[in-house]
Amino acid sequence: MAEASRIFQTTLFPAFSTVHKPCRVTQSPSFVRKKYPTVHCSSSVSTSDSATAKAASVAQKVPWGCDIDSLENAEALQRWLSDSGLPPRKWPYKKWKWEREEWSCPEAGEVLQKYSVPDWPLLATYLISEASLQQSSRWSNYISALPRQPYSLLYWTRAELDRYLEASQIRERAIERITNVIGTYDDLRLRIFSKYPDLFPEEVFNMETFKWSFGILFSRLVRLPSMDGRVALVPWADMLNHNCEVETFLDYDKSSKGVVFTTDQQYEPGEQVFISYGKKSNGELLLSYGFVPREGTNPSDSVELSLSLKKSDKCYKEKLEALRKHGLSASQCFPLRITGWPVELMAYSFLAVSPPSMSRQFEEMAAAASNKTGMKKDLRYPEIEEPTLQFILDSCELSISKYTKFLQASGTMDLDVTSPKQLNRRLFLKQLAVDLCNSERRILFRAQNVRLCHSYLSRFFSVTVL
Ligand SMILES: C[S@@+](CC[C@H](N)C(=O)[O-])C[C@H]1O[C@@H](n2cnc3c(N)ncnc32)[C@H](O)[C@@H]1O
Repeated sequence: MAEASRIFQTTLFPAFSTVHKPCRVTQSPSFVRKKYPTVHCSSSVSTSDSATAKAASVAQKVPWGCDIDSLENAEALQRWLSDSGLPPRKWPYKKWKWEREEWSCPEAGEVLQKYSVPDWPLLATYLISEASLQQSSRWSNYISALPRQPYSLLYWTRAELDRYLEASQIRERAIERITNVIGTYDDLRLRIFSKYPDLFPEEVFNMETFKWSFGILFSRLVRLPSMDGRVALVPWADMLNHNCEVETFLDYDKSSKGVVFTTDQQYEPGEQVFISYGKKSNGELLLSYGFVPREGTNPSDSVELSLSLKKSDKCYKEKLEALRKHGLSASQCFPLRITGWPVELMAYSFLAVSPPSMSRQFEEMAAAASNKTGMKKDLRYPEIEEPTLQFILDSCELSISKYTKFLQASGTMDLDVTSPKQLNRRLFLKQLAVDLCNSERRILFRAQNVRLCHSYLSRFFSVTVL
């Protein structure tokens, strides 16, 4: 599935901020073993209590989609897929025609094209437009089988994010994402919808329907590398679940003109076939897809570690100036992975602990911490390596204490509600949060353990600094 962070690169709207700037490790190319079957998938639709109750009632306002366990809609989808050309289970599937989006209301499509609306908001608007046509849309069966309330942090209220994700940096990412979605909708409304109310009436194109369509896109959109990274909703293929251990990705196959994937392992008939949604951490999977893999099963797992300059530092002002020059601030997050930490984290930590006598190096440390150029310069300052490691471990300790506080409190949380529906939702969200916090705390513990075997340390750095 598409990497959600890319939304910010394809969107022209100023509402999308770049506040969160993690040092991303790029996804390795998909590994495909040709001896296993290539599967042709489908055509494409193109390139506090009151808060909880409100969230539940809001979902009812989206008049399409279905409950996740709707057998009726699933059967209708199955019939529609077969009628549209998806062959019965057979390996390999024959090719299926690629189709670009055609608006049932062409005037609406032309207006969005005139305003050069980027892929994500364009698809979100297209999905709402087709959904509102119900049976008369050619995608009606597909849209009816989409979840009415996609699982993603977009559907958590602010109170729920604060309550359950207090310890995790994913809370900030979720708030940022929700703000961006609201900003995108407001921008479309002001610039376009308000000028064409007949084409984009507010009863249909509103914040709730946009939240739904963005929730669908975040959890189902596919990025197609061989179509210059264009994104698409691919019926049928978007029913595949994620497995952290498989390396099977969807892509467009130019020769057969269809979306295909090649499995990297043999499956028995009746066995569930998985794909990979990308090398994402547990937090990122929760953010976009609303689930957390079992602890210890995700080799791409990471936790955002927050590092800060000490206000009592004699060189606080100079260090902050150097950081600001490179687009960083006095407090910054870096990904700590199971396999190690990035050079940017190390560079920031060197800067944070370096004494006044090293002021001439502040600039190069800040530059390496920002790593705007993409150069992975492995800085070495043996004289401050020890306090630097201590600084990282103290930061881990601080973060661990927040997770531990939440995990201890979670045992007695949520017993104060009387409605079974409310209780179910709370228990479900709490379990997701507990799973996430356990997996993130585990990575922090692991980083701390490295301190215990110092002799192993230098080898660790040279091998695992990313
Ligand atoms: C692209 S859809 C996959 C199809 C989904 N099973 C369906 O039929 O709607 C993504 C959603 O599937 C669920 N999902 C995918 N992989 C999962 C996994 N390994 N564990 C739990 N839920 C998963 C999540 O709810 C996610 O938002």
